Formats: sequence, structure tokens, C-alpha cells
Amino acid sequence: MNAVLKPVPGETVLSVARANTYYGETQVLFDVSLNVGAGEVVALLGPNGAGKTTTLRTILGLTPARSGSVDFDGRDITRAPTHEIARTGIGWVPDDRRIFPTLTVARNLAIARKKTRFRSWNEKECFEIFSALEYLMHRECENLSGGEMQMVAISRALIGAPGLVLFDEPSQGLAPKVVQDVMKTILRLKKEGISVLVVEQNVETALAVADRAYVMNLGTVVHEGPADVLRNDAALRRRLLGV
Ligand SMILES: Nc1ncnc2c1ncn2[C@@H]1O[C@H](COP(=O)(O)OP(=O)(O)OP(=O)(O)O)[C@@H](O)[C@H]1O
Repeated sequence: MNAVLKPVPGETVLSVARANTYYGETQVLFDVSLNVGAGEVVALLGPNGAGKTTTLRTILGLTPARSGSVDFDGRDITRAPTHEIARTGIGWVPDDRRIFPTLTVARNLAIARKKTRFRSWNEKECFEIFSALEYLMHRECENLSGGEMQMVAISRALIGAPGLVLFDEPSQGLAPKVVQDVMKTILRLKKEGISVLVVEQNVETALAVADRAYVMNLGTVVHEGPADVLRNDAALRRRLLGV
């Protein structure tokens, strides 16, 4: 692995500053600010409709902020097209996986390969994380289980050489054992110096792997702090998240 390409620990790699995002004329994000440090796992929590997915869409340029800014790896990407943002080293594991169903696993992975300034992963390294993947390479993706699709979606993000991976509800619809595997993978990415921003409905699961957490409600950030604080304060968790 090329250590030179690793971000310096402690540095901010992603910074969203006072983002205001709209769907048509309807504003859904109001002055949203958040940061992710190098090699940090950050959870983005909140009830349905709070604006979590829209925050990820804003970072990815799918629904760009009308005002405010998004900076990644020292570059202003607020208004960059999504394909360029991907090339800066932001990987995405969407909640609906977005895998090409009629293509094989191998093909889905092959077309995800790209060069960024971060380290690129190869298929073999993905097999080390997800041992079952090696035996699925020639299967068409439409025949995969939810857990298998998630392995492909995460591997695809890694093959795209990310410095930051955005996960949208990675535990959704998965068996508890598979959820544990996904969370272990998030910790593995952290060990590799890759930053993670994870949107989760499953608060306990997300807080178990996160260093810091943001809570959103009605399009605004209502809490920010170390994950420990939310983990250890049941009353605060109930007040902010109802759990
Ligand atoms: N394509 C869209 N067009 C119009 N409004 C949208 C669109 N997508 C989301 N919204 C609205 O934007 C608000 C924020 O939605 P968003 O999906 O970001 O929330 P969320 O926190 O991710 O919630 P969930 O966990 O339910 O996905 C909601 O009021 C939602 O109805």
C-alpha cells in the first residue's frame, strides 16, 4: 500500500458548510454544516425525512446545494458534476445498491475501477473482506441476495479508490450477521485511513462503530458530538432520536 496517498490523520477531508438544498422550490436542507476528519467514522442520524439522504446527495452533486459549500480533499466540489466528484475519491454505497442487475458481479466491479489520488483496491483484497464474493463473480447480480448485493456495492466503492465512503442505510434489510460484517468492514476502512460518513436508522449499530455523530431533524443539524456521548446518554438519545 502506498502510505504517501493516505490522508494525514486529524485533517478535515470533507467539509459541508451552511448548505441549503432544495427539491424544486421546496427547501429541505437549512444551513447544514458537518465535517469528516481523515480516517474518521462519522454517523449521520435522525428520523425519517430529516434530510440525511439529501445531505449525501448534496455531497455527491446529485442535488447540489443552492448556497453554502462542500469541500473535499482541499477542493471545492459544491457545483462539480457527480462523475467528477467520484474521481476526487468519494465512494458511495447507496441504500438501493444501484448495481446493474443484468451484468455479472465481475463486470459490475470492473466498470467501477477508476484512478483517484487515493489507493485503489483490487478484487483479491475485496475477497479477503468478503470471502463469498470470489464464488459469486460469474453470477448475474439480479440473482443475488440482499447481503450479497451489499458486498458487491461495498467492493465496487473500494475498487473506485475512495478516500471517503458515504454509506446510506447499509444495514437496511440485512440479517443481523450481515449487518455485523458490514460494520466490521467500516472499521476495516477506518484502519486503512479511509474516512466514512454513514447514514443509519439503526442508531445502536451506527454508534457502535462511529467516532462522532450528527443528528438531523427537519433539515437541520440539531446535535453534534462524540459518538460516546450519545452511546452513554439514554435520555439524550431518546430526546433526539426517540430510541
Ligand atoms: N426527490 C424528491 N423530491 C421532493 N422531495 C423530496 C425528494 N426526496 C426527498 N424529499 C423530501 O426531502 C425531505 C428529506 O428527505 P431525505 O430522504 O433526505 O430524508 P432522510 O433523513 O434520508 O429520511 P429517510 O430515512 O426516510 O430516507 C423529506 O421531507 C422528503 O419528503
